[in-house]
Amino acid sequence: MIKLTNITKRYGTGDSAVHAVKNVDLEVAAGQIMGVIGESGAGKSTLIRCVNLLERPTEGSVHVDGNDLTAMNGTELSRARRNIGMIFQHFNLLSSRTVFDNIALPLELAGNSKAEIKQRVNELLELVGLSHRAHAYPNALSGGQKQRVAIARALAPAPKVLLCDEATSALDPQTTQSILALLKELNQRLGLTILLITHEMQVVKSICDKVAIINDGELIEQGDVAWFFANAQTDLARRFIASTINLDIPEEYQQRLSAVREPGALPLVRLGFTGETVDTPLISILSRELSVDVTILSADIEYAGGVKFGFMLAELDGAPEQTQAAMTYLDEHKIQLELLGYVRRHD
Ligand SMILES: Nc1ncnc2c1ncn2[C@@H]1O[C@H](COP(=O)(O)OP(=O)(O)OP(=O)(O)O)[C@@H](O)[C@H]1O
Repeated sequence: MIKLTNITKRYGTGDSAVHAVKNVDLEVAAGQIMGVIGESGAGKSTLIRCVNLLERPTEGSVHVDGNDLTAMNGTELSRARRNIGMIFQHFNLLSSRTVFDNIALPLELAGNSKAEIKQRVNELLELVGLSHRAHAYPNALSGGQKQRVAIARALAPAPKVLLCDEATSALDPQTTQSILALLKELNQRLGLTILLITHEMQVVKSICDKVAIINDGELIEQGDVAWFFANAQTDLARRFIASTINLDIPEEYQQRLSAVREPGALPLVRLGFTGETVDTPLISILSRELSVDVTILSADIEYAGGVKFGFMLAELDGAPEQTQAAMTYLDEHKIQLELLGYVRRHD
């Protein structure tokens, strides 16, 4: 449904040019939800704005629903854009128009009759659960309600594709979940193809089928969400995954943590299990075969895209050569291991 081929976007020229997106290839199949995740400044907004040519790529082509947008003239492009809805972090509603009139706007511009507009807007209001606020003005709405209006407005021309530019970043966690649930429902009920950008892995985990990671303008990893959680290759991807799990070092350990191993201090490690490693009877192997006792400080097992993955914060108790052998064992058995430091014994 969406096919980006070798997209590059440079702002400016010469020495001051900013290379915001570099040689990106990306495909989103019809009916899929794809999330592009990256840190601030990675090029997410630029990339998503290239899909409907709000930003014209410096190089490369953009196909949506089989049409090459980059080869179109102005009139053709305006028509093609009706097939691509977009919502934004700050909703972009017209404050002087009611909810009803905001949603009606694209239909008015397309020349629909009053009767058609009334029927369609009422359908959309019902779809997003806002029939009771039809005559309210945007400033009387909550953030979540504003985003529902923006979604209804984006869907008014019945697009096949919805682009979401950080659509939940201005919302609290609970409202975020309700908007994500609405997007998933629209995807399933209408067969809507969704491309979203976000800096939050939780968004990807909640609703996406596919994920791509963007870093410094380049897509460095992409795949099924289930595959990704089990097989992420890059440190950045692993950091994003870890960010969905709350494994903080307890204050009491924090105070006794040191970067160097003093006599008697024990390694504190964060372990990540994905795919086949999640079911390994690891603790008994370490204690039985390597004589290392594992004290678990906290652990979390989760599911994403039907795949189990988990993290554990643990202290490894044993002589230095034994704990070193245990860490080598973990590393060799594809368990992600991060040494956080050495915990001094209580004085
Ligand atoms: N209109 C512009 N002119 C010049 N440089 C720009 C322009 N828009 C974006 N950039 C630069 O391009 C790079 C990518 O920006 P972009 O906004 O796409 O990243 P982002 O991942 O969406 O970041 P954020 O999450 O902070 O919005 C940044 O270095 C940014 O400063």
